[in-house]
Amino acid sequence: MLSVLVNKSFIGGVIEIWSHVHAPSLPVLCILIMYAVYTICVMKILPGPTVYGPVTPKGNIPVYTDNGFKHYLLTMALFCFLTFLLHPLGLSPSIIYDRFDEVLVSLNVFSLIFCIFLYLKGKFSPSSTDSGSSGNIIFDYYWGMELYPRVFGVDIKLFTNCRFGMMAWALLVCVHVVKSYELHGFVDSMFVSAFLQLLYITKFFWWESGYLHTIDIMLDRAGFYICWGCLVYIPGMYTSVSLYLVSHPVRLGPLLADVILLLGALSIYVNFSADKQKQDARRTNGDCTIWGRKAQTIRARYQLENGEVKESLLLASGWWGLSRHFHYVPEILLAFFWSVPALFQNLFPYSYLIFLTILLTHRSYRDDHKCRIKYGPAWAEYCKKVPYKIIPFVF
Ligand SMILES: NC(=O)C1=CN([C@@H]2O[C@H](COP(=O)(O)OP(=O)(O)OC[C@H]3O[C@@H](n4cnc5c(N)ncnc54)[C@H](OP(=O)(O)O)[C@@H]3O)[C@@H](O)[C@H]2O)C=CC1
Ligand SMILES: CC(C)CCC[C@@H](C)[C@H]1CC[C@H]2C3=CC=C4C[C@@H](O)CC[C@]4(C)[C@H]3CC[C@]12C
Repeated sequence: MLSVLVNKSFIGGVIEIWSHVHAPSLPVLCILIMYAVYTICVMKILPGPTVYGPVTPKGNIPVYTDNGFKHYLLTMALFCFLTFLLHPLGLSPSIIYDRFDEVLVSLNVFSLIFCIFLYLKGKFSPSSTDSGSSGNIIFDYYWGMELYPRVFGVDIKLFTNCRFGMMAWALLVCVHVVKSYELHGFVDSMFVSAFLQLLYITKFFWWESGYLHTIDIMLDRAGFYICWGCLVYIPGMYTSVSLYLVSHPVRLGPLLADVILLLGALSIYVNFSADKQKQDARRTNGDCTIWGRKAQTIRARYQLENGEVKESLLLASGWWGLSRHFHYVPEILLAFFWSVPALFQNLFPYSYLIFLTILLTHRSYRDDHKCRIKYGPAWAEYCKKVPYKIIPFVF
């Protein structure tokens, strides 16, 4: 169904899609419910070391089980196993591609209702003191009431952002690969794009405990923005490139395919290396080497809402000495490298790249604002030392 969008002009495609959308069928509903139940069970059952989230403004320290990477490997292995087992019986995961409109309708309906539940839970039975109302019901629904709500011990944001949203992205890429193979055999453009996306998602789950220290978890509450975003927007928008490539296969040839693969993998490495440098500097309290030299750090004091004073560390060397959000450069380049196998006949496969560029530019302002308020003079010192937001000497 969504192939309409990529075969027509963008607006014409959107209008036609809405006129063809089907109500969710039983098989699609069963697959989605089984996937959600599986995800919750695995989150609860799989063992892993205990990790701690950042201290919240109210002084709470959320506790998590670090089993994300195992969860990811298990899910990918199960996907391969079930595909090989069921394909000869005529059952293919490509049903998800064929009925993707039904998937999106189901996810939309569920997430809109789920956000009402989160609003009511935050109002009447919050999980921690990190909750509260803005006084405006619409804003509370949109932004959320609780920073880290839990239901039966399951952390909602870990579920929506990582285990449902990011995992669904990986699974949908695999579904697109299977569908493309069924239609055209091996096509290198799909291989290159899918390989880079899966490598990136593998990196994400390897580093999942680091993600717990980003503004999605530290600042954004569990409301429509983050929950609808992760339950619907990630499956719908983040997978748009491989979705497009199913109906628009391109033969790149070995040279172009290898160059794109290499540059994409390099971008993933730089992005990972930046996230790791920050983690290492904080873990060792600045006592580590970065690019062969002792890490340069700034000690930053901040106050919790109860008045307690804490200290943190700002890294001012390595990637974090080039600009304050240099890691967004490889993130955007990577999105380009996994989109460019579609070549330049349609804007649709670049929708994620365009969205990401806007999101990250806005995020660099949001994060600066958050850190300026949190750290005051220490942040000003860091900004003086590292004056550029994202692109050194430019922005
Ligand atoms: N594909 C996508 O849609 C997106 C991907 N990403 C990726 O996710 C990853 C995380 O990015 P993001 O969420 O923006 O978070 P960051 O990794 O930039 O983390 C931001 C937090 O890190 C701390 N911090 C900021 N500067 C420093 C410093 N110099 N030294 C030490 N700590 C610092 C602050 O938190 P504290 O309060 O702890 O000091 C700040 O709030 C990146 O790889 C990014 O590219 C991000 C957004 C969207
Ligand atoms: C309401 C919508 C228009 C916007 C929804 C936005 C969210 C879906 C996304 C906002 C921030 C995004 C992410 C942040 C950091 C990430 C780490 C990275 O390594 C993987 C991707 C991601 C989890 C990413 C996922 C989508 C957002 C939550």
